[in-house]
Amino acid sequence: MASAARPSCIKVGLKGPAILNNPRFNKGSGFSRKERDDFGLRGRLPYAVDTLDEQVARAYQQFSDRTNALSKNSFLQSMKSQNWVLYYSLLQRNLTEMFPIVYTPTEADAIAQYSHLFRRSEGLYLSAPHIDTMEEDFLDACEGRKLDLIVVSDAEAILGIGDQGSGGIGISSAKAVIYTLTAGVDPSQALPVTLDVGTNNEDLLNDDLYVGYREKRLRGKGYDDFVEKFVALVKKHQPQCLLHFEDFGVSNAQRLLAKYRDQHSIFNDDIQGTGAVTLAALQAAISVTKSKIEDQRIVIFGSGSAGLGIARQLRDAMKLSSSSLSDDEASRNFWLVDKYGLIKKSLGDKIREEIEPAFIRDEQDWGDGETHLSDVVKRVKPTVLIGTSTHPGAFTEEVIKEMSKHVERPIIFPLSNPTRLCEVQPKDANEWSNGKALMATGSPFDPVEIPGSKKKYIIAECNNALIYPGLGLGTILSRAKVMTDKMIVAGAKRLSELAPAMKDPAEALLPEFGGMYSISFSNPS
Ligand SMILES: NC(=O)c1ccc[n+]([C@@H]2O[C@H](COP(=O)([O-])OP(=O)(O)OC[C@H]3O[C@@H](n4cnc5c(N)ncnc54)[C@H](O)[C@@H]3O)[C@@H](O)[C@H]2O)c1
Ligand SMILES: O=C(O)C[C@H](O)C(=O)O
Ligand SMILES: [Mn+2]
Repeated sequence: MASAARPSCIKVGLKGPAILNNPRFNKGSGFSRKERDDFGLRGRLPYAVDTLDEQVARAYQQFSDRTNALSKNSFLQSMKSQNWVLYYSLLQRNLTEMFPIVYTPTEADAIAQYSHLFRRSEGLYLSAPHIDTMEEDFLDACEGRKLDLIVVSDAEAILGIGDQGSGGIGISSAKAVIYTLTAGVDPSQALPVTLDVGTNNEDLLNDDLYVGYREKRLRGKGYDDFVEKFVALVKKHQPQCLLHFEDFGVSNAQRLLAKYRDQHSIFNDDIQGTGAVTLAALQAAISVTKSKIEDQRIVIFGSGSAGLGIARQLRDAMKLSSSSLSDDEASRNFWLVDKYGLIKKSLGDKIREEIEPAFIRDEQDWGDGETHLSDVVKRVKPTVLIGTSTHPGAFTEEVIKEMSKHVERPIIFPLSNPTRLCEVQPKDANEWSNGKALMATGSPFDPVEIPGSKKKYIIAECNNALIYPGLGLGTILSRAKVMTDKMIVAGAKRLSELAPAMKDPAEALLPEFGGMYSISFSNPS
């Protein structure tokens, strides 16, 4: 965020290499003659003074010379550690092309390879053996700044690729970059953090090059004490800072959100952000089908952080839409499916404790054995099918065709990331539904051809990145003490109003990322 109070390198008193080695102040070949004289840079730079446009053109050429997404990601990563003005300008001017490089899906590969690609640290690594010096380490990283944003991950459930240990700093950094890029959050007031409490990923534990804390994950009281100490430090030293939780394991994610959300401005992206963006996409879809949210029959495949966050958010929206509905009544519009099939009482202790009883179906209706997705779809005849399972291809031809038999416009959201984990390729769902499916995905996909029409259908990217920057920005600007459900619903409502499908049913269910900046800053109509 533009802030008049931000210290410049003059106030900080930097000169020469200290400026060139500081990504916040370094302008590379963009320093003017006067700046070069004043800051002892004359002999440290080649002669020509470039405009930002020229610098961006050169950087774009270097970017384009890399032939695969991961090496483009590494290139941008190193530019971020050298020159923020150039890095953000390059990204901003090429948002549609570069978003998937610095974010989903490529960032997932960069995180999985973190220990092998590692060159330079960034953000704050709070490692379990250093619990006693956590305050000192935290204050060192804050460098006396009043922060607007902290993004923290313990890396237990990175996108759909699971436990990534200390590589989790990559998701905290990527999410923070998106806040800057699409909502103007000042990167010097944002801090990515990883809580390195060990890893249960055997590949990492056995990798000689692993850069993290090589022990099994802390659990129970040890884990809770570690997180408690961290949150207490944020509350004490950064009382006005938004604390964004990302990619924690499902049980910790839910528990920590419930524990801390009334104590500080806390946001869990996988639960609340995903719930909100999915609500926005669904509002757009039901404006196309001209139906009401409380009349939907919704099957959610994969009942972890995202699946449960979506279920709650959509249920709340049903209650807002139809005030006579009770929690229980609204919950009956959902069928949650997970590894053991439909979540029903007879599954007993296979049902995770985070799943509210109201969402658990009665086995009297469904029998004792496991009930698979295809059986659920056959019987429920859902209007909406959402995938948050990390199970690629789970929405088979049989499932999509069965769904399409019973509803005119099946609403199908395969949301698992990265791309290779998506529950169904949009091209296939389009074909199997004879061009009737209203679709949105978690990762970016190409548009599909509608059979018998020359028009292409744009697949909306239903990714929480479409909403958390704007929500966060509002929270930061208003210095909100907590992030309430009402704030999240207002964000989802505004986002759905901006959906192209609201104006033309043949258009996408959500706005494109290329226009994100204006989305984050848009006011309610
Ligand atoms: N589009 C978005 O904005 C968005 C947001 C959050 C998460 N996601 C994606 O959703 C997926 C899940 O994320 P999460 O944070 O909820 O993870 P999670 O680990 O909390 O939940 C995953 C759930 O899927 C279940 N599951 C695993 N394999 C399954 C299978 N074969 N069949 C049925 N269920 C299965 C697990 O038991 C678990 O309940 C990831 O791929 C993630 O990238 C997308
Ligand atoms: O990171 C993303 O692309 C979205 C989401 O938070 C996820 O975990 O998949
Ligand atoms: Mn996530």
